Amino acid sequence: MIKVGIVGGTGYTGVELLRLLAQHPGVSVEAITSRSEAGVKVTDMYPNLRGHYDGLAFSEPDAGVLARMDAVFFATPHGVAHALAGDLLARGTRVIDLSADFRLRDIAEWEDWYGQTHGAPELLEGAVYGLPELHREAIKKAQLVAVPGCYPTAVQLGFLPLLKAGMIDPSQLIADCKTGVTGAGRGAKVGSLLAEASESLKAYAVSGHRHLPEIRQGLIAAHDGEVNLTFVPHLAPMIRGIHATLYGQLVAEPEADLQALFETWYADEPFVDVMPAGSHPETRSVKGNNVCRLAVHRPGDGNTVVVLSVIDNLVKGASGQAIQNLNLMFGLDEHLGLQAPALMP
Ligand SMILES: NC(=O)C1=CN([C@@H]2O[C@H](COP(=O)(O)OP(=O)(O)OC[C@H]3O[C@@H](n4cnc5c(N)ncnc54)[C@H](OP(=O)(O)O)[C@@H]3O)[C@@H](O)[C@H]2O)C=CC1
Ligand SMILES: CC(=O)N[C@@H](CCC(=O)OP(=O)(O)O)C(=O)O
Repeated sequence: MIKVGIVGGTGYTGVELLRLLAQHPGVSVEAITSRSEAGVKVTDMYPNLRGHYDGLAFSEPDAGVLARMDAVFFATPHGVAHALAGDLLARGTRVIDLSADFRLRDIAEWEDWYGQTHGAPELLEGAVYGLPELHREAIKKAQLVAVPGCYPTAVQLGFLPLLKAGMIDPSQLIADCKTGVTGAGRGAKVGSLLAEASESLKAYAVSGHRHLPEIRQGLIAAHDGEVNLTFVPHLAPMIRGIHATLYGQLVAEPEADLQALFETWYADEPFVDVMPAGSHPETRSVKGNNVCRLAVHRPGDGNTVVVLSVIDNLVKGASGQAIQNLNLMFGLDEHLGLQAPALMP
């Protein structure tokens, strides 16, 4: 059994890790932290987990306890993993960080977007960006994985086949994205109240969102050149889900069919589902599930390619992808803990 700890166990991604790991045959959750709920039994706070974690209680983060684990997930706000990861890695514990602490390679850019001093620049070189569809081999050898952000997962998976094949103009990319309210975390915020977020749809951070540099970094590396991306996130009245509508401009008449390009590109990917031509994937088709569903369209056979990409922000956009990374890091079957189909309706 692989012994794991979770720092930040009361938040939405923390409890989603617990839900998914309850079905993982090779992992035992031995430590889970919360400063505000220390001493509370996990099943008292989350009765859906009764029968799975009956002996487990939240405790204050303790480096000594966490270092006894084989792996520790950080499901915490930005900056927390910076403070604890170095010590754990030095003591042989692998770290899987769901926050953005190790996602950006450029320290100055990270500090600019996250408004804090980078707390562990010495660890960056060894950090692997945990998008298995791009970095599977590096993840297998990694001690420290930076799990991609939710929007960056949906957007990169949708654009990658077209950019890698040189089919679209990298200077004219648009990502129009919608997310559910769990993307904002469990902490109380006026914008997440039922009366504020339901029956309404609004864009936010149009002039700049912290996922922009992360998406740009991935796309630049993928096609080995600059990209110009307009990224507009929206808050949609749903609990989970990301829907990304991606627009690219063809540089020439494609020799191969776009549908075939996507199907070939993702043929061996266990968690990317290219839907049949003409499909319109729905966020509910991935609810609770680690899959990214994609559809590619070329309206009116014109110059614009439209890719539709849906994920569950808490699963392929966070905790499911984190477990996919754990499976790869420990040489396990990549599907373990991630096999249940989506909830529909
Ligand atoms: N929600 C989402 O859809 C996604 C989230 N992420 C990222 O995952 C991380 C967690 O997100 P989410 O679960 O939504 O967050 P939440 O706000 O729901 O939960 C945060 C958790 O971190 C703990 N925490 C807060 N501050 C500290 C601290 N200083 N030291 C130790 N623990 C702390 C909290 O417990 P307590 O305060 O009691 O200790 C709580 O359990 C964030 O970095 C987020 O950006 C990534 C992709 C998607
Ligand atoms: C609704 C809402 O606020 N969504 C969050 C989504 C980001 C997120 O979840 O965090 P990561 O950077 O760790 O992926 C936001 O826009 O900041």
